[in-house]
Amino acid sequence: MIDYTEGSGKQYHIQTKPSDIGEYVLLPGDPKRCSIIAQYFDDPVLVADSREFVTYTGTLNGTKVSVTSTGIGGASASIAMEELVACGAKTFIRVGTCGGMDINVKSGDVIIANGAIRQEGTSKEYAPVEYPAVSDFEVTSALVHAAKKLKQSYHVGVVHCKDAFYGQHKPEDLPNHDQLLQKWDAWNRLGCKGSEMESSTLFVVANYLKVRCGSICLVIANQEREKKGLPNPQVHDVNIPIKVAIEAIKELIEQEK
Ligand SMILES: O=P(O)(O)O[C@H]1O[C@H](CO)[C@@H](O)[C@H]1O
Ligand SMILES: O=c1cc[nH]c(=O)[nH]1
Repeated sequence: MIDYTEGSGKQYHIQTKPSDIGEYVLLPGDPKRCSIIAQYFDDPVLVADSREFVTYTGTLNGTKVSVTSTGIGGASASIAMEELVACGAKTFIRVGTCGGMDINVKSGDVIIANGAIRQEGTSKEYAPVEYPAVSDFEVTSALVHAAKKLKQSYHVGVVHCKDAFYGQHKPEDLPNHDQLLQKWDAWNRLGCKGSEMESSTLFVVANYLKVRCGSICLVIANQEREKKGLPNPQVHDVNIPIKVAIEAIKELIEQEK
């Protein structure tokens, strides 16, 4: 492989070196969420800011932890994970936002993904389509314990991941509407909880790289509730999933000390 780092010791895209990164890493999509997450760390330091990848490192319960944004979609998420693992990261939690799909999933709830539908391109370059995108059991269990402890309303189940945000939100308008609508109907019939964009890639890449990955997303709104005329206010407070993810990382740190 060509060394694009040109001997700098820093990863090409995320611009970090191994000493910058903790073994436990939170992965929001939005770079601006990183500073919010870093406020939950002790002694947070901005260690890199490159393209869509912003990284802070601090500590939780005395253990080094980091947060790196993945940007939107599987392509950049896979780069973030590859380069973080090259820096020594071993346990990941995606802290995202999503749209609800199951009618019982309400705005302000969180979805903890135990699996993800691979309706995106990046994971297909890593693994044949028959391979399932599943989260790590220990990380997922820690997220469920944390949600219970914080009395946060949560759902555990499969999330839908896609490349086209507007294929989710206005499929009728897209030239490929037949396929999009037929698949959306199938995912709903199969009990899919919500739709977002990165978990499937992160789960597949994590299994390939032999690291652990879980995922928790805030439900901003639910288009299936909207269609049925059910209450569907918007909730944008990203502190909701962040608090659960931080508690889960602390639980894992204590278990593994
Ligand atoms: O809020 P983040 O973590 O970016 O996650 C969701 O928001 C973006 C789309 O608006 C996609 O990245 C999707 O997965
Ligand atoms: O509806 C939504 C909300 C956030 N992210 C998505 O991908 N879809």
